[in-house]
This record gives sequence, structure tokens and C-alpha cells, in this order.
Amino acid sequence: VSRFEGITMAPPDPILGVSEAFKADTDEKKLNLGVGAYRTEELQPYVLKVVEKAENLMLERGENKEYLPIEGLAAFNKATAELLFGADNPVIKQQRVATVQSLSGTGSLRLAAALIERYFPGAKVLISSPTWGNHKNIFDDARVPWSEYRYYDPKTVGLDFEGMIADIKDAPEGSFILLHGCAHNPTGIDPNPEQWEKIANVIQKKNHIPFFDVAYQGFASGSLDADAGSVRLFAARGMELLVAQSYSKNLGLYAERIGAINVVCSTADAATRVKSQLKQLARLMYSNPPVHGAKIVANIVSDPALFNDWKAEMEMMAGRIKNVRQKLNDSLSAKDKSGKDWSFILKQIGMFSFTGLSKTQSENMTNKWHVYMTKDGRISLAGLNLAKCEYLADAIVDSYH
Ligand SMILES: Cc1[nH+]cc(COP(=O)(O)O)c(/C=N/[C@@H](CC(=O)O)C(=O)O)c1O
Repeated sequence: VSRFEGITMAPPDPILGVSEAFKADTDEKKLNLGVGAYRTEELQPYVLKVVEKAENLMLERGENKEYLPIEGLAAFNKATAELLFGADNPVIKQQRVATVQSLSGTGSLRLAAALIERYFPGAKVLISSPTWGNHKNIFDDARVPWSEYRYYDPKTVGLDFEGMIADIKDAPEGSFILLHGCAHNPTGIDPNPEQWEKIANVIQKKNHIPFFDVAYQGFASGSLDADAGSVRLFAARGMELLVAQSYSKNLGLYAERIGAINVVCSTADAATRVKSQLKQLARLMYSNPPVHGAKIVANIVSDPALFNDWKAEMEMMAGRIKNVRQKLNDSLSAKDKSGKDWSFILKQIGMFSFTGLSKTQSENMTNKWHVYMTKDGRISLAGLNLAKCEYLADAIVDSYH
């Protein structure tokens, strides 16, 4: 008998497991609205043209495969912090940001969780209810206790702002508050500027530490600067904060695993010490990060023409999703005789729509209509095209009532 007999079968991942089930489905009507990955109108994965251009330049230049430093490619770390805060931001000028390239958003969150576990014993993280399916796994594995703050209000299909503020206020002083910088996953509902101000007030008042997860900068609104607004608002108040970044969605570098963890400290000296400890933790986890994605980002951001190409493609991707939102809303309004208001589909931002479909109804979408989505009722509009909106609307109306 095997020595590994005691290892049981793990359940499929709530998000990535949906793609596996989709692939196994042979019905040609099938739709994959599970994983948050951009697809074209032809429902094909998309390699941004600006990425191909950057890679061709890199091939011509010839790149060695030497280890990167533990903290990653210096040119990338500079570019990623400037993209997030703006090159002329005081936190950049005063060298108060500790930036470490890591394995995309997930790796950055996990590295930050290890730092919290090691240097903030007993501190807990507050995460939104609902939130991205992997947040809880990451903090559980790092043995960082978490609890939830109210976020989604099913009655209004909007933000439960009062509940959010109350829960953040009630948290033990010095808690880490995990915030989605833009394009909240899975709800697609973001606080408005006034609400961000109030969120910053309560966090400052309670001496909490803001911890942003920025996985969609530029992808939500099409503008890199607009989507960094919440982070920059908190930084402008002189708050110390953490930000995990990802280039999976906004630059389509999903499989390159390129991202970063940024820790804004009140002094440059503290930032230096924080960076040194993040390096210790990275070394024992994966030693050093992959070079290819870092060079793509650094080459694009440092070349004005490529940078402009990227901005144009981000606007194109964000625009396609907005078109799909409009068409789906129109199809639902035309087909659903119940008078239900579907306009929340237009108000939500980013690649997801939180439909309010229950677990059972979501399962009906898959079993009867071959529409693949996560069991929390989230659909990724990035996996939808105009031609399929009618079909999806039929599936939703059938499943809803
Ligand atoms: C909010 C958020 N944060 C971090 C990540 C991590 O992505 P990375 O590729 O590690 O940078 C994702 C990915 N979200 C999509 C894919 C996934 O679940 O991994 C999703 O929600 O479908 C997020 O939606």
C-alpha cells in the first residue's frame, strides 16, 4: 500500500476548477463565464499586441537567463511603483515604498501575509463579504486570522456602506483592512470617491493598516490613473499601507506570474528594513521571481510609444466589456417579464457581474444551459460576447424564476 494513502482527493478550486469542468463539456453552446480572464469577441484568449511588440524587441536584444535578485527586476520594481502611485508622488520621491516583485497578485498577497504573520503577531485581516475566492485560503495558509466586513447588500444589489464602516470601526485597533483598489471581485461594486474618503477616515481613526489588492488597474475604467485613485487617496493622507499588484488582467500576462507587493512606510529607513525582510521570506518560498513578465512590463512602461499602445488596448478591453454589459442588460430587460430591474449590470465595474443567482440557480445555469460560472453567482463578462448575450439572458431568466 502507498505511503501516501492518507492523502485524500482535494476538491476542485471554486474558480479555476470551473474552467476544468468547462473544458470537459462537449456541448457547442457552452460558455465559460468562470475564470476572470479576458477573451475577444471571438471568445479567444488575447495576447496584447503591445506585448508581442515588446517580446520581439526582447528577442532581438537577446536576454540572458541569469537569476534575478530576490526582490526582482529593479527596472520593473521602479516602473510598477510609479504606475501605482504616480512618478511624482512624495512616497516615491522620499523612497518610502518597499517594492518586491512577486509571483503575480497571489504571490504578492501570500508574501505580505507571511510578513504580517511574522511581524504583527495576533493582528487580523478584515476581508470583504464576499471577496475573491482565494483570499481566505491565502491568510489561512499564512496562519493570519481574518474576519469579514459587510460589503454587498443583496437588497439594493449595491454596497452596504454603513455595514462596512461599522465593521471596520468595530475591528480591534491596528487590524489590516483588505480593500479592492478597483473593480471589486466578485461584486463589481466600488465605493465612490466620497465613500473612499470616509473609509480612509475610519481606518485612520482606528489606527488600522490599509492593505489594497490591485489586480485590475487600468482594466476597470480603462484608465491606469483613475483606477489607482483609492490607493493614491490613502497615500496622500500620509498613511502607511500595503498594495499587492497583478499584471494578469490589465496586460494579459496571466501565465507569466508578474506582480509586486508594495509597502508604504512613514520613513525610507523603515521601507529599507521592510524590503530586507520581504526578501528573506521570498528566498525561502521561491527564491527569486521569473524574469520574462518583468521585462515585458519594464520595456512597455519605459517606452512612450509602447506605453501609449498599452493604454489604447486597455481602453479597448474595458470598452468591449462595457458593450457586453449594455447588450446583456438590454436582452434581460426585453426577455424578463417579471419587471425585475437588471440595471445593476450596467452599474458594476470591471470584468464581473454579481448576478444574485443562488448556488442552486447557478448550478441550473451549468447543468441545463452549459453556462459555467462560480457558485457565488458571479459571471465573468470577459468570457461573453455580443452574439451570446441573448442566449445568456434566456439562461438567466430561466434560472432566476
Ligand atoms: C482581486 C484579485 N486579486 C488577486 C488575483 C490573483 O491573480 P494573479 O493571477 O495571481 O495575479 C485575482 C484573480 N482573479 C481571477 C483568477 C483567479 O481566481 O486566480 C478570478 O477571480 O477569476 C483577483 O481577482
